[in-house]
Amino acid sequence: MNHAQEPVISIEGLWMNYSDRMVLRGIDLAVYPGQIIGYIGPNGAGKSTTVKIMLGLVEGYTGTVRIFGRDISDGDAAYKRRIGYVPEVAELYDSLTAKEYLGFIGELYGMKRTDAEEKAERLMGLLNLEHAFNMRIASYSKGMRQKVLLISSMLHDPDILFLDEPLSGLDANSVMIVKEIFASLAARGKTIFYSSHIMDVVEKISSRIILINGGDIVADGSFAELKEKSREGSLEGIFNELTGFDRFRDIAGEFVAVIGEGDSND
Ligand SMILES: Nc1ncnc2c1ncn2[C@@H]1O[C@H](COP(=O)(O)OP(=O)(O)OP(=O)(O)O)[C@@H](O)[C@H]1O
Repeated sequence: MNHAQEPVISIEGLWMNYSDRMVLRGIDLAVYPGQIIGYIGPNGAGKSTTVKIMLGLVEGYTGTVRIFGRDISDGDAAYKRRIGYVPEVAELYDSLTAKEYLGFIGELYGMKRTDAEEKAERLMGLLNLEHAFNMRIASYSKGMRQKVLLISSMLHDPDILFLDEPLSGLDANSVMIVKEIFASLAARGKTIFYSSHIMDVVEKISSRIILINGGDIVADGSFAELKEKSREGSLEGIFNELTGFDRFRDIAGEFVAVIGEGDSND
């Protein structure tokens, strides 16, 4: 890790609660240019909440969040033009074509509409979607929508990309292209903050893995470093170990037993 540079993301003492439920309990984190952070944790651990706080979409937290060195609570939203976001579930404007949608998104990020459209068309072509550029998004398949989302997050050449299950719905060929795009962007100094439950992908693409559980960071390091401290050989195993989970067989057995309960009445 090159800590000679300033962090692009710096979080100090981040606490967040939703009514009486404490979701984040003092997260401290510094992320540096060129890192691909695999941000993982069990369902409900607070991953999306952390990301939404950094995006300025969730307020009411305590602690300090600095992006590009500036406290995001200072009221200056200029940093948002330098970040891109792929949410896990996104509302795309179905009635628009990709050309219209991506032109509009480009404008939101401060691009000239015609420049955004022209760039979007080339990027669509590279992801095998040239035929769909002028089609309404309503007619797109799941994977096609995901590709449009990915393009919309990167169109303005952001310095930080926040990605929530970005490979969702993509075929194996597209997955290879997109993973390679992330690696190339990181090599160019872009920072990628990647949340996913697909452990083998996180294991392979992340330069640094951060595991949160119960609102705290419980592991932080490269896959090799995490592996050294663990008895497990895979990230899936390390995840299970660090989240104290070893009951999958019992639970699956009980689940199947409950499903089969009605059978005796036949
Ligand atoms: N708007 C909200 N109002 C109340 N509680 C919320 C809200 N958003 C999230 N939570 C709660 O905060 C906790 C963390 O949610 P969050 O979405 O950050 O988890 P996550 O780690 O992203 O989970 P997943 O892996 O399932 O996507 C959960 O208990 C959730 O119920």
